[in-house]
Order: sequence, then structure tokens, then C-alpha cells
Amino acid sequence: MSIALACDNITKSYGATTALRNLSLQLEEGAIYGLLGRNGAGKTTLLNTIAGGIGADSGTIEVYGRKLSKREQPNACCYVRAEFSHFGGARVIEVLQIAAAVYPHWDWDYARELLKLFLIDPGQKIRQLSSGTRSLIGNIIGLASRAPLTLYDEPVLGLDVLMRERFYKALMEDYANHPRTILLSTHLIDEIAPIVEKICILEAGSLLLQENMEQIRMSAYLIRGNSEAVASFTSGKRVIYQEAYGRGMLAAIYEKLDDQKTRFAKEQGLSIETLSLQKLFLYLIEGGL
Ligand SMILES: Nc1ncnc2c1ncn2[C@@H]1O[C@H](COP(=O)(O)OP(=O)(O)OP(=O)(O)O)[C@@H](O)[C@H]1O
Repeated sequence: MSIALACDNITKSYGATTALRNLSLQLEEGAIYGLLGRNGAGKTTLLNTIAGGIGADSGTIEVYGRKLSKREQPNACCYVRAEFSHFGGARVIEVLQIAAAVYPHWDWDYARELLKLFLIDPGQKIRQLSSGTRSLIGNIIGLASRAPLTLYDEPVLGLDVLMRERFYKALMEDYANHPRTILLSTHLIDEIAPIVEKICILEAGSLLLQENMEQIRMSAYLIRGNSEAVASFTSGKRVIYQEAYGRGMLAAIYEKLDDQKTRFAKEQGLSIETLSLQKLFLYLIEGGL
């Protein structure tokens, strides 16, 4: 599997605030990645640094094996910012014409299809659109650009549930037909869990976890029961969070459990549940263990 993006040891500070701290990250070609992190974790700074909008203080970025110079905007990359607010006086169609000129793989038929899907009048001016619809313009550009590396910063921010579902479906379908590398930040963690193949969690400017969703589904569990039994079962396993729970204990673990181990836990009177991505995220951040 070849590497689409390699960030090596990136640090970026804004005055006294360090937004990215010695961050290293590799994205494989042909995969959808979810970029998670709480407010201020550094997601936008990372995306904007990759896209060349911000220069890192140190570290290197390679896109498809080519090292970028500071603030270089990689040709292969389309970066969709959180709130599309450019060219307020221009009409939607004019903005798409600009995008068509910028992105070599642009697909006009698909862009028109997306305008219909998202119920957008191409003759309307950007500044007349609601903020959710403006986000959709950015998403149309991200999809129709077919850029080999597409970065979305909170693409569903401000979208109603219907438009969110339409966007997720369009993303999945188009990705299936035109595989590329997509990195997508969001706070709606459980919504993107079925869509992304891998996740990257940022915490305080560093990469806390990078993992396949498949691996997460097999490894993230919540164990509940009598304190001694929980302690004994989780001993030697990666416990990411624990707390007193009623008269017993609750522990979130990150460890593959085979049928034998699950059976054994149940025999000890413990309850075992798989953790959703959102819960895993919460326990990782809360626990810090
Ligand atoms: N232009 C700026 N000047 C000063 N500090 C900044 C600037 N942009 C970001 N920061 C700070 O850098 C840190 C990372 O911010 P960033 O916007 O990258 O986080 P984020 O993960 O995208 O957050 P959110 O989920 O809230 O959008 C925060 O502490 C933020 O306050």
C-alpha cells in the first residue's frame, strides 16, 4: 500500500499556544480517514498546514512522495474548509467554474448532479445562501474535484440530518467509484463511524491513536461488574478508563478478546459490551490512562 500523505514531526505554535506538537502521521492511498479530537485539539491547524494555508514551524510534509516546501499548496490536494465563505458576491455556478479551473480531475456532470441532490440553485449568490448550504458548496467542490487527497474540515457542520445523510451517501458512492485518500474532521463521531475505514485522534496537538475501524470494533470493550472480578479480568490488559460503578467497577479496555476470554468474563459474572467509536473516544480522552 503506498503512502498518500506523510507528516513527520510537525510542530506549529501560535505565540504561546502550541497547536501541533511533534506530530507524525501517515495516510495510505485509497482510504477514508476520520480525524477526531476535541475543541482546540489541532484538527484545523493540521488540515490547513497540509493544504499549505499555514506554514509549520518545523517538520516535513510529503504528498505522494514529494516533500512540500513551506506553505506549498499540493496540486493533488483539495481542502474544504469548515465554513465556505469565499467569493460572497459570486454566483454558485461561477464558484464552481473557478473550482473546475483549479482541479484537474473536476467532473462537471457530477457537480451538476450534486447541485440537484443538495437542492442548490446554481444562479444564487454565495452570500444569499444559508450557512449550511454554503457548507454544501464546499462539499460539492470536495466531491467533484476528485482530488487524490481530499481534506474536509467539519463537512457536515450546520447541515440538517437529511443533507448530512445525502452527503455521507454521495461520499461513499463516489469513493467506491473513484477511490482516493480522504481525511475528514468531525465532532459527529458515531455518524462517521460506518463511513471511515481508519481514524486518527488528536489530543493537544499530538496523535493519540491511529487505528483501523475493523481493529477498533474487535478491541474496544466496556467491562462491568464486581470490583475484584473486573480488576482481575483487566489485569495485564490495556485499560483506558475505569471508575466505580454502583457497588462495582466499570473499565473500558482496548484489547482483542477472543470467544474464550469473553466466555471466561461472563462466567465471572461480568458484563461485556462493545464500545461505540464515540464512547471509545470519550474514554480515551477522559481516562488518559
Ligand atoms: N490563528 C490563531 N491564533 C492563535 N491561536 C490559534 C489560531 N488558530 C488556532 N489557534 C489555537 O490553536 C489550537 C488548535 O486550534 P484548532 O483550530 O486547530 O483546533 P481544532 O481541533 O480544529 O478545534 P475545533 O474542533 O474547535 O474546531 C487552539 O488552542 C486554538 O485556540
